[in-house]
Amino acid sequence: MPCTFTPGPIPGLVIIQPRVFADDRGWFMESYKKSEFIDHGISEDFVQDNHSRSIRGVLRGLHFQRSPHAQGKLVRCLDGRVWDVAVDLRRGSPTFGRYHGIELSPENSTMFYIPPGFAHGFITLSEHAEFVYKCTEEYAPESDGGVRWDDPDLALPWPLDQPLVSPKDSQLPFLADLGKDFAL
Ligand SMILES: Cc1cn([C@H]2C[C@H](O)[C@@H](COP(=O)(O)OP(=O)(O)O[C@H]3O[C@@H](C)C(=O)[C@@H](O)[C@H]3O)O2)c(=O)[nH]c1=O
Repeated sequence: MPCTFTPGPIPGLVIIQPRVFADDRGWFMESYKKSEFIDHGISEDFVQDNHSRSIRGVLRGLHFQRSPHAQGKLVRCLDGRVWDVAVDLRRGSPTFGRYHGIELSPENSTMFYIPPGFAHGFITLSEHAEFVYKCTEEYAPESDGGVRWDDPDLALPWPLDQPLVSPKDSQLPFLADLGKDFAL
């Protein structure tokens, strides 16, 4: 079985450890195999692949798309190191507002599956980071949304101070501004 699938501490999150076959040439791994993911409860179709490069200190997030374009994401870091975080914003979830953070790098080969209904972000810990992810829905700017990275209610333990945040992300609302009935 090439990959190990470990449920995260919040239901729906999955930490995936591919089996890496190293030899004199380098290494090989399966980064996505549909049948195996389905066997482990990840049955959505992935319809878009994204790739970004960031410099040290760049923080992207916290982002989500609203229904009917809510995205599940299968994320990994191809170069450098990031701290990646998913925040549960699912309606009715007993773990609403809770987060799980994880370091991703080519050294640990770890992949992280984040289902629809979570906000997602990451910060670059190394000089550069190349970040790739598969999404279960296409980009739909009209459904784009997010929450401020430094939301006091979420109190995320970002591992770097004074991150570089885009103008768009620094104007995202706090969770409390979205109203008490807000959920994805
Ligand atoms: C996400 C996205 C952006 N774009 C465009 C819009 C904009 O002009 C430019 C940069 O977009 P952003 O600043 O939103 O890129 P970025 O901050 O990297 O956005 C990403 O952040 C991480 C944390 C996620 O979880 C992703 O789902 C996505 O929201 O790229 C697309 O054309 N397609 C896409 O799928």
